[in-house]
Amino acid sequence: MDANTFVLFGATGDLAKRKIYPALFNLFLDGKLPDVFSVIGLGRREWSDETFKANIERSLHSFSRREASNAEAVNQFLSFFRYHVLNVDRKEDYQSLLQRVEEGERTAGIAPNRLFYLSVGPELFETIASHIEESGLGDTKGWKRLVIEKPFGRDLQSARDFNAQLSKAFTEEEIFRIDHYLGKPMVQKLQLLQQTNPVLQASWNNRYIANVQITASETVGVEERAGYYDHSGALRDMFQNHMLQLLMMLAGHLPKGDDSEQVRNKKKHVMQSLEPLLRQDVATQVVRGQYRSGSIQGKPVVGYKDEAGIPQDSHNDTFIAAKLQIEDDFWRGIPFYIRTGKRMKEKATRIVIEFREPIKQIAAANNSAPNLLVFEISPNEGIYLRLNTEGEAQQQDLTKVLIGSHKSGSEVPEAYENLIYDALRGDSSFFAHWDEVELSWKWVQPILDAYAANDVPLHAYPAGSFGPKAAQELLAKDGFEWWFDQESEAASAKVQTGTPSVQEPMSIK
Ligand SMILES: NC(=O)C1=CN([C@@H]2O[C@H](COP(=O)(O)OP(=O)(O)OC[C@H]3O[C@@H](n4cnc5c(N)ncnc54)[C@H](OP(=O)(O)O)[C@@H]3O)[C@@H](O)[C@H]2O)C=CC1
Ligand SMILES: O=C1O[C@H](COP(=O)(O)O)[C@@H](O)[C@H](O)[C@H]1O
Repeated sequence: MDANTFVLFGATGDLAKRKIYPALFNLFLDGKLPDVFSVIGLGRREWSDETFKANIERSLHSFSRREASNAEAVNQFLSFFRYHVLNVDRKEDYQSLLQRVEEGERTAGIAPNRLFYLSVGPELFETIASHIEESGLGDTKGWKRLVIEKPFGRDLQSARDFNAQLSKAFTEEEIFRIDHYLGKPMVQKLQLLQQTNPVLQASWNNRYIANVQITASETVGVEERAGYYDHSGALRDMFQNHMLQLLMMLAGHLPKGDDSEQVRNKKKHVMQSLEPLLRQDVATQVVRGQYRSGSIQGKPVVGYKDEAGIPQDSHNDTFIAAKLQIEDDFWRGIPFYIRTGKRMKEKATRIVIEFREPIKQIAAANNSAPNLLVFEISPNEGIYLRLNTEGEAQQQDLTKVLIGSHKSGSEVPEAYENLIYDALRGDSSFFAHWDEVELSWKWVQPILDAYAANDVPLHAYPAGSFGPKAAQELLAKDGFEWWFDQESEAASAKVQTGTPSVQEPMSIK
C-alpha cells in the first residue's frame, strides 16, 4: 500500500471517535496500514498533539472491537497522529496545514499521496473541497483522494449542485462517497456468495424467485439527532442511500473479478432498470410511518413527537416501506419490497429471497412452505436456506429446516475498517459512485414531492412493532407477507452454530 498522509477534517467529532480511530487501530493490528503513514487531525478546538492522542486512546478503549491493552502497540499506533487547528472558513489555516503536510512528507519520507477525509457536517463539504484546491493542498505529485460522509445532497437538484462543486476540485475517480452499508462484510460478500454457489446462480431469476424483501429495522429512536433527523426522515436518512445500495448490490449480477468500473456499471444498470415511480402512484406503492409511544424490549418509550427537539406537529417519516420493480430479463415481474424504520421490534438488517411455491395443491396437501434464502447482514451475520423436509408426526406432513451459518455481531469486522482500507488502497468498488447517487435521488424525488405536498398518509405505529399495518397490506395485495416478523428472535436464537449445519426444525410460519 502506498505511503500517504491521512488528513482528517472533524478529528474532534463523534464519528472520528466512535468509528474512524477504532477502524484505523484494527487495521493497524492487522498490518493493513502503510508502513510509512501519518494522520493529521483537524478541528477548531485548541488541542495539543498530546491532548489529541489522549482522546484517541480513550476512543480505542471505548469503541474498538479489539482490546487496546497492549501499551506498546497503542503507542506505536498513536505515533502516526498529529493535531492541527483549522477553521474551515479561514484561508490562512489551509496554508499552515499545507506547510505541516509538506514538512511531514519531507521529514518522514512520505510520498506526497494525500487522503482528505471529511468527517464534518455536509454544510462544510464544498468549502473544504474548494479550499483544498485553492491552497495547493490538492496540487501534489502523488495521488489525492477525497472521502466524504453522507448525506450527499437532500434531493436531486441539491445533489447535482453539490457534485458539480466537488468536481471542480476532484475527479470522480478521486471521490470516495461513504455509504457504510457497503462496508458491511455480508454486503461485500453477496457477490462472492453468488459466484461460488452455482445453486444460487441457477435460481437467481424470475423463473424461481417470487419476491425479494429487504429490511433494515432499528430499535433506537431519534436519539440526540433531532435537528438533523426531523429534516431528513427515514427516506433521506436510510432509504435513498443504504437501502437502494443494498438493492443494487443484490440485483447487480456482479461476476467474479469485476473491477470498480464494472461494479459501477452493473449497479447503474439496476437503477436505470428500476421502473420509475410516478408521483400519482406514490400513495399506493409507498407506506410512510411515524412511531408513537410503545415499548422496546420491555421498556416504555415515548412517541416521536414527544422526543426532545421534535415539534408536536412534525410530519416527519420514521418508517418507509416501498414496492419496486426491476425491468430486466432477470428480475422482470419480481416485486422487491424494501422497508426501514426506527423504534421497531428488533435491530436487524436482512434480505429474504422467497422462492416460488410448487403447485399450490401439493403445497397445501403436504403443509409445505416456500423456500427462503436469507442473508443476515447485521448486527449478526449469516446465510440460511429454508427447506421443506420430512415431518415427524404423519408420513405425508412436511416441516421446515433452516440450513446455514451464523456469526454473532462481535465477531464481525466493522464496516469502517473495510471502507477505510479500500480508500487507502484506492479501490472504490464499495463506495457510492455519482451515477448511482444521482439515479437514486431521481427515483426517490417523486416520493419527496408527494411527502412535501402531504399526499401520502402518515401512518402511526407503536414503538416496538414491525411498523404500520399498511406495510403488511402492501405485500398482502400481492399475496405475500413479510417474513420473520413474528418470530425472528426465535429464528436468530435457534441458528447459532458457526459452521454450516442442519438445524432443528424452526417454528417460523
Ligand atoms: N456520528 C455518526 O455516527 C455518523 C456521522 N456521519 C456523518 O459524519 C459527519 C460528522 O459527523 P459527527 O462526527 O457526528 O459530527 P460532530 O458534530 O460530532 O463533529 C463535527 C466535527 O466538525 C468539526 N467542525 C465543525 N465546524 C467546523 C469548522 N468551522 N471548522 C473546522 N472544523 C469544524 C468539529 O470540530 P471542532 O468542534 O473542534 O471545530 C468536529 O470535529 C457528518 O457528515 C455526519 O452526517 C455519518 C454516519 C454516522
Ligand atoms: O446512516 C445511518 O445508519 C444508522 C444505522 O446503521 P447500522 O449500521 O446501525 O444499521 C442509522 O441509525 C442512522 O440514523 C443513519 O444516519
